[in-house]
Amino acid sequence: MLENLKKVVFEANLMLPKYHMVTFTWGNVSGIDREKGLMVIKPSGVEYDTMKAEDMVVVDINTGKVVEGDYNPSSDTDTHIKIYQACPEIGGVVHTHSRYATSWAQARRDIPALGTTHADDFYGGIPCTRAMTPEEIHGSYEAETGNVIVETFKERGIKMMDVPGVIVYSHGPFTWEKDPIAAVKKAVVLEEVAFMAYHAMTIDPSLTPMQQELLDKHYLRKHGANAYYGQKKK
Ligand SMILES: O=C(CO)[C@@H](O)[C@@H](O)COP(=O)(O)O
Repeated sequence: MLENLKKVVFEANLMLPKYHMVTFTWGNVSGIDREKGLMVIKPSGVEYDTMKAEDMVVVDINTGKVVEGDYNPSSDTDTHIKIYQACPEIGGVVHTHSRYATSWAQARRDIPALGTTHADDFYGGIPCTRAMTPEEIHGSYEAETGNVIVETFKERGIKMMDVPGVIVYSHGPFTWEKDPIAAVKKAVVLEEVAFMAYHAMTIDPSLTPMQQELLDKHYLRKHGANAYYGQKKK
């Protein structure tokens, strides 16, 4: 079942070590088939260099139950499900513990939009969630992590496809996009902008977010009806 999506999710997962986004097995990628209501996700704790496409696990996004696969799904499965349920345009979700993004998560700070590298992919600062309550942590922790992510975007009035990533308080980054490969690319960009923001704020701790006009120009030349960056299909 879903053999093609399994291959795509497998390839997307292999991009995490390729782009130095993970140490050991500290990350996972999923993809969704919305017509079937099924998600394909990395198996929990399985090493990238021995993992095969057929090891990917198929999960029903309505029940959270495994419907195919020999392994347990990623421990973050319920967080991925909450993200998919919040935004129908999302086709792939990624979680990593990449160093600079996780450093911002551990500092419990939003990553401010400081330059055009950030603005090309994220239409504003990357929010850090609130701390989870002890009840949320002791309860359905992974699902509550997803709920806290979705709540952060709702409360701040940010569209999830405009800022396709978040920093979870004292935890790490999640990113999403229209498909799993694009979601991994967002994880790589998020790590780069986390690195750059850390260094820019080390040079000048009083830095404020970039000019709105420059943020608009760079984001909107790559996204939306008036985008002109790159090549048009002939
Ligand atoms: O957040 C963590 C660990 O703190 C997990 O996402 C990470 O280890 C990956 O777990 P899985 O191997 O996907 O179950």
